Amino acid sequence: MVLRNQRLKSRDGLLVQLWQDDQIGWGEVAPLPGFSQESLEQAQQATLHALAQWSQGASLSAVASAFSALPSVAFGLSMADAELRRQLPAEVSLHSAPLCHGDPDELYSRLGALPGDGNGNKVAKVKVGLYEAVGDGLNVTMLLEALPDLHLRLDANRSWAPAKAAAFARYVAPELRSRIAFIEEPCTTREQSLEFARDTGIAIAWDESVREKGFEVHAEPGLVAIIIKPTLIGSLTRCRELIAQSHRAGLVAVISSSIESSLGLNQLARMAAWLTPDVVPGLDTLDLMQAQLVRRWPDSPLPLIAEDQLEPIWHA
Ligand SMILES: O=C(O)CCC(=O)c1ccccc1C(=O)O
Ligand SMILES: [Mg+2]
Repeated sequence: MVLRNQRLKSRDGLLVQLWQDDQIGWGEVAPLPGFSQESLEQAQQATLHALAQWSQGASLSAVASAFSALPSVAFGLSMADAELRRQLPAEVSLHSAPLCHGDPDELYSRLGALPGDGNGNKVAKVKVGLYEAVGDGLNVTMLLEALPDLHLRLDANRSWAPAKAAAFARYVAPELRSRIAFIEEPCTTREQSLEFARDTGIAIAWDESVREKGFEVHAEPGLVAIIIKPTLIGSLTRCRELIAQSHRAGLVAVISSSIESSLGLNQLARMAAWLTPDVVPGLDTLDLMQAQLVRRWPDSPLPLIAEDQLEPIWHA
């Protein structure tokens, strides 16, 4: 796939498995190229170092929290720790907002079959900003008109200049706009995105902004949600802090994928059911993969790479 103008042919990462007493805890450490600052080599070095400390008695959640400069490491270790301590709830319904791209016909049948949330609403996510803004506007209008219980999350990844964002909005009738749950980062700058929200009445969410230096969660007119990608954010403690800050500011926190394996996605779904129970997470990225890893995602037809097929790197 192409991610931020970079070709990504395989998704590489580490799985950590901890044993303590009769408990097992897994974690996934998988920096995402183009998004994570740390390389897989750095992540591996730090992970091995942390595991050595843990096997000598250090608290893993403390070790994990210390890796704030290596969020993928902090996240993976703290998930393994959370499983060991049975903090993460066991299997839950893995409902997530489907990521829609491509063929409108397939999209309609997929969305038609979608389960509703507690309020009977369907939630799906559509990437915009890749082609013409007007085409995006027409496509969104078509979907919202065809499916009256559909609410859309859109994601522009900061790709629109203000004029493009305005062109998009011109093709979405005002009465449809309230069924755009939010659009993630419509414009190049935060100021432009806030202006877009003010001018169009279309709600926005921060995603990239959350990972920028000096970002602080606070309510702003038009802002409704904060996207949290734990592999890019860090430890469970840091994620919980961000979620709590979002809730205090009256914002929705949406836990979302950084293209983890089925194992990582499974944990994110359980984390979402625990920490953001009323919000559908954004985890529909497994079909980018050719296989599942160790743990299955329900209903996925992909073959499973089992534990004994992993390539061992280090064993305590
Ligand atoms: O948020 C989702 O629903 C899916 C995840 C997703 O879109 C994504 C995944 C990896 C990197 C960037 C993004 C993004 O939000 O643009
Ligand atoms: Mg996004």
